[in-house]
Amino acid sequence: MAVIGVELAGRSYDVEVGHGLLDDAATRARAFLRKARVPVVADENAWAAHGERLKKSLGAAGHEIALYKVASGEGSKSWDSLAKLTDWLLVEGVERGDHVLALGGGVVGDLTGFACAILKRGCGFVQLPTTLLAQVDSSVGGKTAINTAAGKNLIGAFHQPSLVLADLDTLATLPAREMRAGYAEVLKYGVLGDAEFFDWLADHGAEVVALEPAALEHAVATSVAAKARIVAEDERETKDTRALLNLGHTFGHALEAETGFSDRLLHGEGVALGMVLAARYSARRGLIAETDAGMVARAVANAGLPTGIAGLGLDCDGADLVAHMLHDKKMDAGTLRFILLRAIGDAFVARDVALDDVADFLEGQLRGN
Ligand SMILES: NC(=O)c1ccc[n+]([C@@H]2O[C@H](COP(=O)([O-])OP(=O)(O)OC[C@H]3O[C@@H](n4cnc5c(N)ncnc54)[C@H](O)[C@@H]3O)[C@@H](O)[C@H]2O)c1
Ligand SMILES: O=C(O)C(=O)C[C@@H](O)[C@H](O)[C@H](O)COP(=O)(O)O
Ligand SMILES: [Zn+2]
Repeated sequence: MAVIGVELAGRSYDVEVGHGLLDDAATRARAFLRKARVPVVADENAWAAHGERLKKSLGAAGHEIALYKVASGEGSKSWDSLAKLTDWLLVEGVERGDHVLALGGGVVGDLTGFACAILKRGCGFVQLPTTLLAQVDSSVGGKTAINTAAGKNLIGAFHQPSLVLADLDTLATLPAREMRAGYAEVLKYGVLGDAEFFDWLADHGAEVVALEPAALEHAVATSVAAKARIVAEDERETKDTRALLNLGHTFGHALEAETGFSDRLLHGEGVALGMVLAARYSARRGLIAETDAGMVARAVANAGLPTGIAGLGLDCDGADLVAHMLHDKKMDAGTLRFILLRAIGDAFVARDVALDDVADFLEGQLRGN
């Protein structure tokens, strides 16, 4: 088991990574369970697969669960879901000093975290991530949000959890496609800042996706440690440091918007494609060699993730994709900050990217060039 601290002065917390953590969630989270009745917001599938273990643990410690189930899928990161969830939390009488438990993937984590950020101007929450993506990324760092018609994560808040329990056993029931999608965010840490981890993944990535315990724990703990370091340095993305975690997301979020936030393209699949595009665009600008961009694409392909947008069957052109990017939170006074590569393991924030050049690049990629 690994315990990784996210060091944020008065808002510091631990991320525990290991097997069987849900079975003693009540003990591990006891500092945050001050009432007999504990509000739990759970993804419907995560609850069906793992709810009983959580219930048993809380029950043994004298707690009963007040359960709110969230429908699976990106559609639940909406104003409507947020309104219904906050209404429920109010009916449940959740107070500012209480903690809500969020059991599920990034969708439930982002939605519940945002609800807790605004409920009575802020109550506590504990993340119980049950997807690879949520364990390595979304449960850590306090970005919470919903989507709107204008785009991805555009309404949200920074609100840190008080504890994260990443129980690796929950991944046993995760569909293979979701496991691969989560792997894209694991790979991201290697590509953006850790060439050694990128190389390790080339040798052990298949074991991670196959849930081999030692490889899985190493990959999750290394990813969380990387994210914790970055978040501790730049919690609110006011410097360039945290923006690096957005590698692949400028392209990825545009593709998610273009596919209507549907299961045609999962977030992690969008990130995988986005990383390949960011690497190819870096090569087009002469920042890295074509062979480096090829290595990123190969790492993505080896994980069974998509590498080309021509195959998505999108009914749009490069300029349409760039139009989605204008809502990106990295827009700053009319220019978009892009995360590009100087090398595998060395990402940086570029401020001199011309959007018409990006549109031209994407046009070529859409046509498979
Ligand atoms: N806040 C952040 O820093 C951050 C970081 C990365 C991604 N995100 C967000 O996270 C979201 C994606 O999260 P995700 O990939 O976890 O998707 P998700 O929450 O939609 O979960 C994926 C699917 O797996 C199912 N599921 C969850 N746990 C399961 C389990 N243990 N067994 C069986 N099925 C299970 C869910 O019902 C769902 O169908 C996106 O909205 C993305 O924007 C946020
Ligand atoms: O934690 C971060 O910072 C990230 O950028 C992590 C990303 O994987 C995540 O998808 C995040 O929600 C994207 O951030 P956004 O600010 O572009 O919404
Ligand atoms: Zn992401």
